[in-house]
Amino acid sequence: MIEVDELTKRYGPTTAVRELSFTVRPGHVTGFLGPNGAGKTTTLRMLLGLVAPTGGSATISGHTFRRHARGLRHVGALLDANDVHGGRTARAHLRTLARSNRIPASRVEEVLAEVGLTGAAARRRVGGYSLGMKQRLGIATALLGDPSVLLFDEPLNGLDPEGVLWVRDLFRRLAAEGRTVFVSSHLMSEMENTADQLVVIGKGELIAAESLTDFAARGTAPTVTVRTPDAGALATVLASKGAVVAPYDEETLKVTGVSAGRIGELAHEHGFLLRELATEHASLEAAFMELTADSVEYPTGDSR
Ligand SMILES: Nc1ncnc2c1ncn2[C@@H]1O[C@H](COP(=O)(O)OP(=O)(O)OP(=O)(O)O)[C@@H](O)[C@H]1O
Repeated sequence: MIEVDELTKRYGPTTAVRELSFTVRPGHVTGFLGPNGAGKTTTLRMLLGLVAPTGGSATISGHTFRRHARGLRHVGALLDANDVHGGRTARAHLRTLARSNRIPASRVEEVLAEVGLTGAAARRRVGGYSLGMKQRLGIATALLGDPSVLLFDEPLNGLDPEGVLWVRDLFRRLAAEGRTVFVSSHLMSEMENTADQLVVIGKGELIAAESLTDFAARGTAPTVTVRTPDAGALATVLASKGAVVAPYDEETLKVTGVSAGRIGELAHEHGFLLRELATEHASLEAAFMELTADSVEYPTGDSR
């Protein structure tokens, strides 16, 4: 369990994180979302004891993280895939870490196999790795101590589509094993099929901490598309029942405020022929854009 309580970090005049509180439970993949500069990396660094909070606390399993306590065996993290000695091979890098954390060398081979860095790839110097390969090595490093809590900062960056699918599958498997998996991203599209819980922040403050499903429901209300030869007459009936009706074309209405089921009943009662009745569910992307619109650091013209 990760617990962040009234966490604040100030850098001079900049407040990177402001009175942030949330919990991340085991057994789930929790996405940590926010626009660029929202304070995700700063929060993760405070959780890992790399940055001291100005106020509040960030604990993992009830304790503040101390790098040398149980270290990699308790918490595995990938913060910056480029933060690795370029002159070493992946295997040498992992073996050094394993030795200093009293992890058997056999575990190095297991994690190399887990992330697909086997054969020639494991023997190559990391300096020649693509970003995607470095991400795989970073994930292997996080997994090395078989930890119960895993933190990943933008782990999907630089991965090809096959790599993205692989990471999603891995994260879900790790969560299914009962681990706490906390994954940051500034893209909702990356989290949509990866996480089942979300913590969303903007300008260092909490916007939402809930399931993906609940988050999606916060977006624009679902719109129902209705197609009928008597669009005008049906619009009148629907409006009298409190629906907001927007004519789309001669036969089509876009309706909010009344469910598709209710529209079907009303059409039946009043003898309308329906050629189409479809609900367009609010997209997660739309909910994310709407809720974070005020906290985007460098908004473009049409995002507000
Ligand atoms: N060491 C630092 N000194 C001064 N300001 C900092 C420092 N680290 C972060 N900041 C500022 O704090 C804010 C939050 O930054 P942070 O990197 O935590 O955001 P983020 O959500 O991880 O963004 P991104 O998605 O761009 O990585 C930003 O305004 C950033 O400029």
